[in-house]
Amino acid sequence: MSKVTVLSVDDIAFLEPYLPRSKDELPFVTLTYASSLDGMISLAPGLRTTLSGSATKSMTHYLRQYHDAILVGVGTVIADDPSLNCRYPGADFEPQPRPIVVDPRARWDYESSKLVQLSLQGKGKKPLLVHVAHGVERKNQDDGVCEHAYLPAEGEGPDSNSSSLDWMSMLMEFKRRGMDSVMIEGGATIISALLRRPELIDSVIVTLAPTWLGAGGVTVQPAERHEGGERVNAARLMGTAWRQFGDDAVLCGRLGT
Ligand SMILES: NC(=O)C1=CN([C@@H]2O[C@H](COP(=O)(O)OP(=O)(O)OC[C@H]3O[C@@H](n4cnc5c(N)ncnc54)[C@H](OP(=O)(O)O)[C@@H]3O)[C@@H](O)[C@H]2O)C=CC1
Ligand SMILES: Nc1nc(O)c(N)c(N[C@@H]2O[C@H](COP(=O)(O)O)[C@@H](O)[C@H]2O)n1
Repeated sequence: MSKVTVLSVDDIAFLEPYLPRSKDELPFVTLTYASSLDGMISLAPGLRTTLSGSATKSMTHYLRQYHDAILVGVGTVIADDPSLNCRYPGADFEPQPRPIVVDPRARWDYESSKLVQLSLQGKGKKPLLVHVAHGVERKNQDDGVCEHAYLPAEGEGPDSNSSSLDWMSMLMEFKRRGMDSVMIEGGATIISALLRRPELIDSVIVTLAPTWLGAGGVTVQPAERHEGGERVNAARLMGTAWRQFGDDAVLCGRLGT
């Protein structure tokens, strides 16, 4: 496993324009992930796959220290059993980001997860799990190892059995809980959905690893978009900047609306 090392002064200067700054109503949202040259983020569903090299891994931990929370979907915690803490040299408990897991139907069995173990050992904050308000068995808001937030599903009405949470409600809830910045790391379903919500995303930082994962991999692919009856590009980055970190390329930008 590669070591997390300090970034160079030039790497830090490159990232600076894309770091969180204060916003009034909603948290600052950074979308960041590592992709292969064929647009994939893992070899197969459910398979943890290393794409970032040592320099971009260090970049991820550098970015984590600037965020109040790190968010992933339930597919990612089940596949990866991640740590989601900040291991950048010098990071200790206080600046640690809070892990957030979007698990609408409460299907993650978290008791023996790394996230819970790290929190119990004081090496990470207590995870916050986000569920839909109706149709799941409710736990205490704090069950001792995790906190649980129950939020309305998209378009929720008396007959709704949707398990799709509304992103605006989630972000408002994070802000209400004192989180001013959220780094969204994945997985494919979460990233693809958010690429269609450009108004909610403040920065995008993508690591491009010089490899092709091949058929059967997990792809980032936002839903198709139409304008005036015509098929148009689903999403686009504006104000882009590139830099090489080790063997990887890092692309930063903001989503065009
Ligand atoms: N290379 C990289 O940078 C990264 C790679 N990965 C990889 O990605 C893969 C996982 O991706 P994927 O399977 O798509 O999983 P995700 O982590 O994207 O989780 C998907 C699940 O999250 C829930 N979800 C997503 N959006 C919403 C919403 N708006 N409201 C409510 N629930 C929502 C759904 O749960 P439900 O089905 O219960 O409704 C959905 O099935 C893994 O292989 C992992 O290794 C992950 C992160 C980064
Ligand atoms: N930036 C990046 N590069 C990769 O190659 C990855 N596989 C990921 N995955 C994300 O990072 C989480 C793992 O974090 P820990 O090292 O366990 O703290 C993983 O769950 C994905 O969200 N990211």
